[in-house]
Amino acid sequence: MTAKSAAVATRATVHGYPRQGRNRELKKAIEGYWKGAVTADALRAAATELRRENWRQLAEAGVLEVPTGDFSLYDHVLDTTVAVGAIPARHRAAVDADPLDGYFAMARGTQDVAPLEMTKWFDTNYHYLVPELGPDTVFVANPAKAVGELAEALALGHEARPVLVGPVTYLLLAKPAPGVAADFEPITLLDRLLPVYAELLAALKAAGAQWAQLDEPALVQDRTPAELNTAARAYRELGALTDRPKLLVASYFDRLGAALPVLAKAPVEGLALDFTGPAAANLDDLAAVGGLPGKRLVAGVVDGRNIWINDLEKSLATLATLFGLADRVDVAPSCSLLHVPIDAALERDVDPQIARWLAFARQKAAEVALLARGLREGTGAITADLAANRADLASRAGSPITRDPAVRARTAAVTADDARRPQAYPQRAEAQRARLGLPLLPTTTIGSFPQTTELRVARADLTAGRIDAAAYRERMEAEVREVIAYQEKAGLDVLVHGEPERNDMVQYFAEQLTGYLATRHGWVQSYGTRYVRPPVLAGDISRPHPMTVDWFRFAQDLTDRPVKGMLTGPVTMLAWSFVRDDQPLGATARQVALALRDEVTDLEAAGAAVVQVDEPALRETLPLRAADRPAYLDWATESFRLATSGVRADTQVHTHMCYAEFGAIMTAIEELDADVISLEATRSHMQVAGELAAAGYPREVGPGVWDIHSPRVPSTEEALALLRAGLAAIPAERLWVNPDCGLKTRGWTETRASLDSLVGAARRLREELAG
Ligand SMILES: Nc1nc2c(c(=O)[nH]1)N[C@@H](CNc1ccc(C(=O)N[C@@H](CCC(=O)N[C@@H](CCC(=O)N[C@@H](CCC(=O)O)C(=O)O)C(=O)O)C(=O)O)cc1)CN2
Ligand code: MET
Ligand SMILES: [Zn+2]
Repeated sequence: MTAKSAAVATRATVHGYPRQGRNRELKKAIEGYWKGAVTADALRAAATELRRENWRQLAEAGVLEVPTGDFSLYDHVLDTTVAVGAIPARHRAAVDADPLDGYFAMARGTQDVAPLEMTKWFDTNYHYLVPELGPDTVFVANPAKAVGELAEALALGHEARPVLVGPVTYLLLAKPAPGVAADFEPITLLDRLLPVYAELLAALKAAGAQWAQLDEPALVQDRTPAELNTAARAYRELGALTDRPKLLVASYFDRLGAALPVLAKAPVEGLALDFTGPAAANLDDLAAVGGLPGKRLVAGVVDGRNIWINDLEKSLATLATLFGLADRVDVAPSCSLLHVPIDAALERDVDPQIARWLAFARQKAAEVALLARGLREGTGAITADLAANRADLASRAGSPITRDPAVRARTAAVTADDARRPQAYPQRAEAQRARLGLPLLPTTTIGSFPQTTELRVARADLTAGRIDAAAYRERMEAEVREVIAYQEKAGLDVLVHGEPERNDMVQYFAEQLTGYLATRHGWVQSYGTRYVRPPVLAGDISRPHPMTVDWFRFAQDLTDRPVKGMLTGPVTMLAWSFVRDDQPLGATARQVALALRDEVTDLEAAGAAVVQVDEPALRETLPLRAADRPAYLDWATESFRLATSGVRADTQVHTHMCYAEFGAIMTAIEELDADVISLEATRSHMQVAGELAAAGYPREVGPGVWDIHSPRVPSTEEALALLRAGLAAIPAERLWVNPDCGLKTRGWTETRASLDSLVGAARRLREELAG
């Protein structure tokens, strides 16, 4: 097959590339700058070098048009806030005094000024900083970063396409600034924002941009007719500008649905669409609107969020269909490669059988380049690559790793009863009250205590063979001893062991389960300079041995107070891993749930009266389109219950979630059938307690009273005020006192002071209630 009449030959491109560098050089430079060990110039030089290296890698892979502006020192949404001059009033002075320090002040806050709020970027594990806008917001174009990075790439001889968050998505992601009426809709600022985008586009054109990409992923969510009209107006106006590059409007993470005809009709020169997973529906939708005559289509046929090699022949077939539907078709990953690690070739310890199934950013760049070549030169030019790809795919499909008969038999035998606790909640609550004998307003924490450098270094020493397993265990046990002693002294009621032995709440379990693959270098940005190494759900999952029981037993032996068994739930295990794409998510979740179920019952047998199963990702994995949600919530809640329902009535099951927008999942929370739930609630001033009460939630709730994302120490009075707000919604008999989330990112000093406030507040309130 050859590229028919396309005026410009098909080429490969990407929407964005990982920022951190092969050895997380960016993290080290930025954190070094924060500590005063790296100068601003050295930080800038490190960033310039990383961009140069990224473009070099892309060019080497055969990607002929590279993105610019996707790089960021913290977050690309924050970069957009800077580019449109929407600096919150409280950060103005810091930004004026020093743009770099002001930038980090917006991202992280300072002693005196709160940062921007951080939240999930669509249904990914990446977090962005939420723009704060109000009726008084004045936008001012600040093209320096976008223009500077474009100029760098052009000077290096690359053909480059600057990428910006589009104006509609920018406004839809924003929220009312503090002090602005909660019903203020940032989207009403569009008319004020468009002239600023016009200036940015003109500056990019002047700097040599042929094309500019505006990312509009918010248009893959359910949008009201009014929002769609706004999008139509935005692109009508930007399209009508004369002094601008050609515009490529990019969507990803799902199908465009009703937004597709809107963008197809818009006077822009190109669209980028996702054709992977459920977004493959874009294919039929595109045909239904008559394609994109006269436009460029950037076809996202390689999954940009997962790490499996592409089915090249299938992609070529999709691309062949698309060829009839646009003037020019280019090949790309479905979304920015920000969400996958840099280079699978760095993983030297991976079973070679599995290694051939993996494609990280660098490999995906090569895949899109290869597909583009196949289209340009005909598939005959890539015959050998296609044959190798076919063999790799066949080895995965036929591997015993992906089909374990024992796991299959067990999941097939699961009945609805297995996923239900035998006793109704009221009976359980009574049995648990009798067994635990807790005071009113019991105090607890969410699980982790500070992950100190010493703990991480000990783990790095173990990995590098500088210390042995026994020495490592001793160090961790010393930490557990300290954490238990501290909690007794601080007066907490339900204790935790502190999770010092866990590198990460998902990876730790993945490393111990069969069928799960952990990476050594597979870092992916979670927020700012914080990274995770999402493990790979490669095959059928089973638990060869207990994973946490020894640590639990060690901790429980040190105290008479109850220690919580602490596990990560099946939904979060999936959400923060790379998932199988060869079976439904629900099937994978069920396998993980059964492995966890064994762990829960083993913890119970070891004496745990309380087992907490964290599900912080339950909300974030919610499909972007409402129509897809019931099916998701069905398997998600069932897998949680399957993991937790094998225990006695008097064993208390806790769960924990820490992302504030619970509204859409209130019913699902009830369907988890957990006895106690702890939630993030400080920033929203206990709003979630009211929402749960309004939904008739009948169980015990611990709405957080300490915002652990900030180094600020809450006073006893602040915690008390929050608890009173909580009591307005939840009766004292069902209210717990706890922080918003685990303490792993906090230091010991703030932890001690904050827990003192928390315990102090609970005691004061108990006295008052006792009258
Ligand atoms: N998977 C996951 N997703 C999540 C969360 C989460 O906890 N896990 N929480 C939310 C996001 N919050 C996050 C909070 C903290 C960190 C975080 O602290 N990440 C650490 C790495 C954590 C880790 O994997 N630590 C390992 C490896 C540590 C390490 O970097 N070791 C050094 C050597 C030791 C040293 O010098 O510190 C090395 O390997 O080079 C360990 O403890 O063993 C970081 O970026 O710095 C990430 C996400 C949502 N998504
Ligand atoms: N148990 C975990 C912790 O305390 C829960 C974290 S939720 C992101 O760190
Ligand atoms: Zn949490």
